[in-house]
Amino acid sequence: MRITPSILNADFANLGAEIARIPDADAIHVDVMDYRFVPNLTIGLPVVEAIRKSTQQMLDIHLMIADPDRWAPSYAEAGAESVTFHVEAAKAPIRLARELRRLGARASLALNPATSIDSVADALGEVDMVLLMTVEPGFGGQKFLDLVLPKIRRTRELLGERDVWIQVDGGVSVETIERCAEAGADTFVAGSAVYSADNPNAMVNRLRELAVAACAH
Ligand SMILES: O=C(CO)[C@H](O)[C@H](O)COP(=O)(O)O
Repeated sequence: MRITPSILNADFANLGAEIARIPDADAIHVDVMDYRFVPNLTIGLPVVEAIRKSTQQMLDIHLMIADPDRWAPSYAEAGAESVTFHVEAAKAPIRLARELRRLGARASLALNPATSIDSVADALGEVDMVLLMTVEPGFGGQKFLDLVLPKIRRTRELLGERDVWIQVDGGVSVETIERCAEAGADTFVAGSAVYSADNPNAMVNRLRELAVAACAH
């Protein structure tokens, strides 16, 4: 069970210090948005390069951008250990996944809530992680969409014994993480739940404990 906090709700003026507040995170999840694929704009490659220099922690880049075929490889070249792109935006998802792996990164495919996992079954052998959006992409602080739970179960079924992580992203909190873990998710993005906590690192550990306990049932 991995907790990968999103820095979307962190203080962007003090990113290095904000990341240092969550030493027990399994990775730092960075939401890259471009005003085209989603109606929001966050940070891009220069900031990710700066983050790379400021931390040894695993960087888990989530590209919510148009034309990931063109831009995603640069994030792998910048030293990100994991690069996620959206299947709704990619022109050649399998070719892109192979290119990311060739560059030494884990390749990951993201799906919006309405996109079926069966529609990307052919690509599952080419990726290291599937990110299932549990809100519409674009903004932190939204309500978790329970309607995605059956898709988490179906993804686990399709993956079988393959060592591919299932990450859920959006509205993950102490109220919702157990449902996700029971359905088969093993990697959890939490933005507002972590950065609105008095002690973000304690929240990381609490979320992980809840996920582990939910799976032990
Ligand atoms: O990808 C995202 C939005 O598109 C964010 O990672 C996600 O929403 C996390 O924030 P929160 O935990 O506050 O929902």
